[in-house]
Amino acid sequence: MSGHGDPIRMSSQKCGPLSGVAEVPGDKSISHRALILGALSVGETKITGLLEGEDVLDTAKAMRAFGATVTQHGPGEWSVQGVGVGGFAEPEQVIDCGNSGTGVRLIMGCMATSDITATFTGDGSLRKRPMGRVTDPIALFGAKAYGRQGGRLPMTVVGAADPAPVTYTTPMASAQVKSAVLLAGLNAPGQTVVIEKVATRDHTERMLRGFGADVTVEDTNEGHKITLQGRPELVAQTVAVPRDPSSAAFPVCAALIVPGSDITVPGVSQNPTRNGLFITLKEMGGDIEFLNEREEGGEPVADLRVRHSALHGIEVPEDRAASMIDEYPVLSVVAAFATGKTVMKGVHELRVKESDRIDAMARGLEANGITIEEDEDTLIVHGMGQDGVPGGGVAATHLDHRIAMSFMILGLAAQKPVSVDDGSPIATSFPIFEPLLNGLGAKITRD
Ligand SMILES: O=C(O)C1=C[C@@H](OP(=O)(O)O)[C@@H](O)[C@H](O)C1
Ligand SMILES: C=C(OP(=O)(O)O)C(=O)O
Repeated sequence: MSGHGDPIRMSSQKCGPLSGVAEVPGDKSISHRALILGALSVGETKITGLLEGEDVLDTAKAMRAFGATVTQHGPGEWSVQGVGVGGFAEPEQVIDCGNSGTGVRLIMGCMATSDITATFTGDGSLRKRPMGRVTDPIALFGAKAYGRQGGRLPMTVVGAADPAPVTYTTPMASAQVKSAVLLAGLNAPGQTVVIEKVATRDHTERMLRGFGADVTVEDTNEGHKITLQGRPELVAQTVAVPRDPSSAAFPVCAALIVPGSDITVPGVSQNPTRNGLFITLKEMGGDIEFLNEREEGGEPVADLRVRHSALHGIEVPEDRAASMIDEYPVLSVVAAFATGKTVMKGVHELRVKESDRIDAMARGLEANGITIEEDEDTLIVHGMGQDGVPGGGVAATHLDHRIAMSFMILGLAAQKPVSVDDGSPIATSFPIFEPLLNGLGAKITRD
């Protein structure tokens, strides 16, 4: 979808203690990959717990456009009849990835080594985001890309008819770039190697192995090195998508800042490439217990019991950034209720997400009476303590779901209500955000 319809103004206000069980939807990263790897496999992949957010639904549509049969059977229950590695058909229409960087970048990767041409676009946010980070490495396979100035969408990718395998060191910490290269490598003969200086979320590697590819991972002097043997036959799988830790972040943070709260968030991934926020919140004094640790859908998971806590600011280590990159907006909200300052360094990647998240959080926090400092790579929030956050402001969300949800959490414990100009993008990743939070006792309304 390249539009979100009319903006939805939303507000939240101080509420009583949150309690109950917060069952957050399926993981967005794994949902995209389940559909894509299902489409690249032979046979029928069955998926349960798929996130039915707009981002993932756009990827489902795209996989149909490339020739896979994608069917919904019930809530979260989907099947994909794949076309096999190298079996993609040329889409007849423009592929619209809506708001989703993950969708467009992974799909560009997996069509780049087929002898087909596809044109991609997205909404007003996605059309501003840089695609050169994917078109540079796919050019090494022999693909060509023609986009707008600055490597922006809309963009046409002409896949390589005779792809060569590639060794590529990612210039930025990005699982999307790593994944695009690995997916392109599937249809190149020989070994494709990706080296990343900092390990990013590893769902592509784990799932490629699960679908039968030969993938090895090693830590070398050059960095974290992933080697894929090209032209495997991927075999359809059954995928149970675990719950999304990036969505769990919202009820967890709400419970920490709303006095008297005590909630449980079951089945949250503890994958070490995704759990940086929970480690950070514990360091700030957050009362989070990890119960019933187990494995679900190939991911380590735990049930989180979270109680309201007195928090103090910390300096978040830079090397943790990749493992919590989508969680900095809501962390900066929690930091406002802590004592002392919270320093978030090494976060320049936030500037090229659905919005410039450093700027969007900084402006919205200031509008709610919170003091911040920022530079290109840093956000510092000066904590005002449990009862000191004024609120009363309106934050601009810039088509960014995480900015919208973060400010709705802020209002639950601020002195005055907090509003956002447009909450409609929340449907991209967490369509049940409002009923889920309100079911715990939150007060989030549409104006
Ligand atoms: O690979 C993925 O599924 C994702 C990777 C991250 O993006 P980058 O690769 O740009 O860091 C993250 O922000 C995004 O929400 C999902
Ligand atoms: C950055 C995000 O997603 P994407 O890059 O897929 O748009 C996100 O969900 O926070």
